[in-house]
Amino acid sequence: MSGLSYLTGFGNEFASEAVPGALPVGRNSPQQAPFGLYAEQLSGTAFTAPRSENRRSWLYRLRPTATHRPFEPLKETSRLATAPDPRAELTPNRLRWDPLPYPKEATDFVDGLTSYATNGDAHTGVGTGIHLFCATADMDRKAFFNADGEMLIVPQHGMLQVDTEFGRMELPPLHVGVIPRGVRFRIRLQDGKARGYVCENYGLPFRLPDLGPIGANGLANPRDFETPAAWFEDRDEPFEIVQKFQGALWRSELDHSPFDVAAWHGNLAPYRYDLSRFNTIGTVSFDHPDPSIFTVLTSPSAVAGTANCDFVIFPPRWMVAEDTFRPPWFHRNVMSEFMGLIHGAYDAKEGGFAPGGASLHNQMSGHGPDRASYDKAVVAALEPVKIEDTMAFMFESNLVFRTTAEALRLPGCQPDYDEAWAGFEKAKLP
Ligand SMILES: O=C(O)Cc1cc(O)ccc1O
Ligand SMILES: [Fe+2]
Repeated sequence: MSGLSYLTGFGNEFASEAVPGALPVGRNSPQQAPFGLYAEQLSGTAFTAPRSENRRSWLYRLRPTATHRPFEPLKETSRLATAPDPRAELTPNRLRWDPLPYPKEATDFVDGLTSYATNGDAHTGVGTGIHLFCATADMDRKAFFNADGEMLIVPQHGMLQVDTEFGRMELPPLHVGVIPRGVRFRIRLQDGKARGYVCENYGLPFRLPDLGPIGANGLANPRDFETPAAWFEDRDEPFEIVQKFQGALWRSELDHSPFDVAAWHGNLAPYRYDLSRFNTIGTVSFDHPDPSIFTVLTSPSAVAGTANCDFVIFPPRWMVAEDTFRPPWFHRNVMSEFMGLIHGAYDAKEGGFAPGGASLHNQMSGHGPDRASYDKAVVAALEPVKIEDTMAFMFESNLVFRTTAEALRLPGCQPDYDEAWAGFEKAKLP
């Protein structure tokens, strides 16, 4: 499906109507909203959050969201974990996974989520859940929303069509999309199957990082973020609605589509971003800069400059540093690093880190280039080199990732990952 329209800019005060005249003018909640639509506010932050933080939208819909029967617990067939995860198996060991194989049975986006790690505590609004999805079936008369956090979706293979209360957006690999907490959505698979990664953010909503001395422009530029224009469907048919609430899945039924918003305005809405628009900045002298220069979005913690979660990418770029070991250096980090690969190869790993795979380097665990990458980089001619056809990314958090029991037992969990760093020769002192 193409021809969708988008509103541009990060966090703007948008206004959009799918039906001319559906959006009240000059007030949010007139005595009678146009056409008998129901006015409803969706608050993503406390009413009293400072203006710079405040996120809310007004939706004008065919029926109030409140019109539904009670939610009932959904049988826990899901492999979805939430922090604090009582079944988590915490390990200081470095971990790496092969890509997940597609399931043989029909599996939609929600049923196809497998949690790899969680951190923090969803009950107090801190931390994240890191999930991989592997889907082979569309959601049709089914909608999902996540009361526990916003969802940053990183498709790795196959185009997603994401229908939301606010409108429809396409999410091919190399785009990322964010669905705010509570927003109903359904995902259809334009290529019959799709897989990728999800960062479920329990904390403060993602925003653009400050640029400091970089200046007023650069990295992900605000104008390149796209929010779907209002769209709705008028379907009086049974719909299943599933929510994730404090770690558990609950379901209810509606006799109509929840995608019935004829107009909306506000600054809380889904958005997407094309990673190829990222203005990548790097050294033009020497040394490998800290990868924070590749931050696309950040969810701050209560400590300044210390993220609950940074979403960082490793895009195509020129390497020109002189007298420099150019790949990522050896490293121990107070922050914990969960990585994925959308396509191509990652410059710190010659083998074993495949597109669709994942790795975890938790707080203070030694990691860095594997032996083969190291051997190559220390003798490479330091001409300008373009790293091309690649897109790795990292979810970096100030909280240790607790791996799920399921992730540790996946057949693709590599038992020999430590071998990546075996056999480094001892330095020879004079
Ligand atoms: O591969 C990693 O572990 C991520 C990473 C990338 C980089 O460019 C510098 C440091 C670092 O930890
Ligand atoms: Fe690292």
